[in-house]
Amino acid sequence: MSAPTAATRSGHIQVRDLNIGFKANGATVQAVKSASLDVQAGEFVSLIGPSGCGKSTLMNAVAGFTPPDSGVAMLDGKRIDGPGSDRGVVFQQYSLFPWMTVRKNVEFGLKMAHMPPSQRETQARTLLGLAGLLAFENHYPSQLSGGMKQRVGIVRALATSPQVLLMDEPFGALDSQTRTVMQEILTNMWQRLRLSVLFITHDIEEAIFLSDRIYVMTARPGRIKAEIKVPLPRPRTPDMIDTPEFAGLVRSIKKLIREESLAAMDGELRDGGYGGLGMEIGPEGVANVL
Ligand SMILES: Nc1ncnc2c1ncn2[C@@H]1O[C@H](COP(=O)(O)OP(=O)(O)OP(=O)(O)O)[C@@H](O)[C@H]1O
Repeated sequence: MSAPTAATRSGHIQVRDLNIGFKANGATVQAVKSASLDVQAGEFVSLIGPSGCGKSTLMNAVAGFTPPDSGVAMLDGKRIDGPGSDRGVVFQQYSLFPWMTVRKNVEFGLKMAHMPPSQRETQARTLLGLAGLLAFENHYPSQLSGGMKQRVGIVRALATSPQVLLMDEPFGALDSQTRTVMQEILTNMWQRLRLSVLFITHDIEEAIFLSDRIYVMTARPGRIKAEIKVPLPRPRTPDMIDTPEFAGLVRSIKKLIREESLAAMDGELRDGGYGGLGMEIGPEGVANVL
């Protein structure tokens, strides 16, 4: 896979005034409300916010899995109305085919796209090499660690040369050391390939380490609360985490998310009849009683 040149580069995601609700038990849960965002071609953007605020729902609209009730998700000016090979998706669950070797897993999408066997082998081996997995090309998923499985998942999503990579908490199931290494591998791969990435995480440091920009969402119904630029230079290195700039970014994002997490818990407690227990929740919300 060759890195796209400036002339060929595309992958501009635009989300405009997106609204998505779900019907459940006779009521509608508004998951995303009037959300708008951009990921420029070749940009790495993270989406962060309290649990249940609608991050996955928004990403699923960009992936083409969930149609919006109103508003639009577009790729390079074209309305997204279903999944497509221009968008690779990586979830927290590894979702590899257990009966296929690592290389066959990576080649699967290329086979579906009718790429000749020798060409798809070359493509798969190039990307596996980039992810440090070439020595494991003939292993089966059950023979790999969690971090290796997720690297295979990323390589598989990249194999069809998508313009966009959509990643929904891809490192959420990994231990913290493996997670740190995966972040370095991902940032190095992205630096080489320069495709557009929309990345969901709960981990503020992970978002800062990887991203050019971060969108913070409100508690459900999810709207975009803030957009934070990450001015740290590239390539990113682990020692940047100890800088005052990094710490300052962590502080401001933590504050934004705390406000929203408290708002979300406050709403849940009210919905759950907290007041019925005779406890007062003041104007500052649940922060006062926890
Ligand atoms: N298919 C569905 N049917 C009904 N409700 C849904 C469906 N998908 C999501 N929801 C609801 O929509 C809201 C947003 O869910 P979503 O998974 O997008 O949030 P999230 O921010 O990704 O959550 P988390 O951070 O916990 O993964 C939640 O209240 C969730 O229960």
